Order: sequence, then C-alpha cells, then structure tokens
Amino acid sequence: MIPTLYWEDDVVMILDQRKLPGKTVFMPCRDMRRVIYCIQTLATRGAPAIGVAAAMGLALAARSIRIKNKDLFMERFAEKVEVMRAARPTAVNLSWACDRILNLVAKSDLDIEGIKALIKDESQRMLDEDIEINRAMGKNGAAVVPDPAVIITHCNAGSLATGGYGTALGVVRAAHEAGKKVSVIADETRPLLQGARLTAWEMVQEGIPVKVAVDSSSGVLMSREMVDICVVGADRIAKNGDAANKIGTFNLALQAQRHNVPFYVAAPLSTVDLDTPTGEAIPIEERDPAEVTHIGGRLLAPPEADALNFAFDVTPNDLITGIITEVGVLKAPYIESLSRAKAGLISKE
Ligand SMILES: CSC[C@@H](O)[C@@H](O)C(=O)COP(=O)(O)O
Repeated sequence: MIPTLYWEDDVVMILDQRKLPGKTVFMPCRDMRRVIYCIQTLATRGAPAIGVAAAMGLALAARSIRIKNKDLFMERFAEKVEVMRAARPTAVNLSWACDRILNLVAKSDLDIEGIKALIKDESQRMLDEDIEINRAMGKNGAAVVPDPAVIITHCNAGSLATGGYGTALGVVRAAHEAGKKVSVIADETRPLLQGARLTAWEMVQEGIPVKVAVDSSSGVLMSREMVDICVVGADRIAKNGDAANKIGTFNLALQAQRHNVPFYVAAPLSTVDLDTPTGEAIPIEERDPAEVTHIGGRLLAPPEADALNFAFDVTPNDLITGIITEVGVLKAPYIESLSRAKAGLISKE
C-alpha cells in the first residue's frame, strides 16, 4: 500500500492525490505553508489524513520559530496553530489535531528544542494510531457486511484519506480479508472524482472487484437490487449523529432509505464533534465554482454560467443504520451512544 504521507528526515512527504491514478508523485513539504497548500488544493484530503497532515505541518511550523524565550515561542506557535486550523472548515479532524498538539505543548515542561521534537514525535504517533484505529474499525464493520455483498461507497474514504487502511474502505478491506465475497460500486463523486480516481484505484490495487457508477445512478441500482449495503466515511459527526460527508452522500442515504438498503457511516471517534449539537451547525465548505464548470481545464458550461460548489452535505441521523467506529458499531439514539463512546465508556460493542 502506498503511504499517503510520511516523514523523510525533517521533510513531510505528501502523496499528490490530484495526479492519481495516472502518476504517483510525492510533494516534499519543508514548511507549514506548503502543507496548508496541499490541504487546500486537495493534494492531500480525507478527514483523518488532513488531521495527520496538520500535525506534521505544525511540527514544521514549530521548527521554523527562531525565538529563544519560551513564553514568546508558545505565543508564536499558538498563532500558527490558528492559521493551520483555518485551512479547511468541514473535517473536524483538522481542529482535533490542532487541539491535541496544543494541549500536549501546553502540558510539557520541556525546553523549546524538546518541544519541537515532541510535536514531530506526536505527529508520527497520530499517523500510527490512525492506522490501528482503522484496522479496529474495519474489523467491527466487517461483521455487518453480508456475504456475498455489493457495497456502494461515495467519495474516497480509503487508505488515501487516512493514515492508511481507510475507514469505509477499511470495512471493505476487512470483509475481503475475512474471506467474504465483496465487490464495490464507487460513486464517481463529482466534481473532483475522488470515487472514480481514488476509490477505484485503491480497489484495483487490492484485487477487490470495483465498478465506477455516476453519482445519480444509486436509485436505479438499488431499485434493481444491485446494492446490498452502503458504507461511507464522514468529515464531522455532530452530537446527535448527523454526519457531514462529501456532497452527494445525503442523496445516497435517501435512496438507501427508499429501497431498504442499510446505510452505514464509518469514522473514528476523532471525527465525532460533541461541541456541534446537530448537522445544521456543521460548517460546509464552498469551493471554487470552476471545479464544477471545468474538467481537466476544459470548460463544460457556457462561460457566463455561475456554479454552486458545496463540497459536503449532511446526512440526518435517522437515515443512518449505524456508525462504525473503532470501539464498535454504534446505534441510535446517537446522542447517547456517541457521548458514551467519546467518554471512553464503550471499549467494544
Ligand atoms: C476517511 S475520509 C471521510 C471523508 O473525509 C471523505 O469521505 C470525504 O468526504 C473527503 O472529502 P475531500 O474533499 O476529498 O477531502
């Protein structure tokens, strides 16, 4: 499996996902601004991967601060954390990673050089932990996947979107590893085609059968009983279980409800934001309209036409059959199960 991002000495190497599936190119990042550029242009993307990239970017930021006074260093570092936090709004893992690093630094009595090393080590720990969490989530999720199963997914919630292994695709991988006969329908995921480019690529690498479908085909596919289960990722799950994910996920969930197909969200507990009460309060990123009007630099629409480019939507909790996490498959009422899981009261369902 090709890594999404990793440390090479003191440089953060980020796989440029914009070039996949054609080319495997790593972007060396030597400062925080370069990491933010990768996050904002979607060179690296997916909620957990954004969190890890943020932590690595903060390690680069800390290293660049030349101040010798510890209080002033802390002040300057806190400013940089806020710049990183603002890089993309929807995936809460970014903010979660920023807080984790800030809290660690605040508690440490190390000197400035020690703190710089601590942040770098922590970012590596977050990468390693993320892979472990995804494997646990995959195992929990595989139990709800029928055998055989056609699994439909949206966007890319795979190895590329995480430290490795994936959330929704981690469930697919784990079911496949457990010997279940699974195949995948990858929604192409307009406008940036993460499904066609990335999910299909990951499944091909893994030897798991995959078919790419246009986003609007879920109705016909489900009405013909061609889908057994939906598994998607999430960028932020509100306290009541409403889940933000790539634009089009809500439409998929509505089709699933109409056709009695189970609809699961797979996400680590770091994606659960108890400070956001409902989906209405989740900030939804709006991106450049040119991403909608153009493909590969070619204009599709009349030049006079404007476009809407909401990057995410929110699936209301009542459309979600279960939330697959590292501690188990959580069920409604989510306000209870999510709070208990975040409080560490559920170690295994
Ligand atoms: C495990 S990743 C879950 C989500 O982050 C993923 O489904 C998604 O919507 C990614 O959106 P993107 O805009 O490509 O970052």
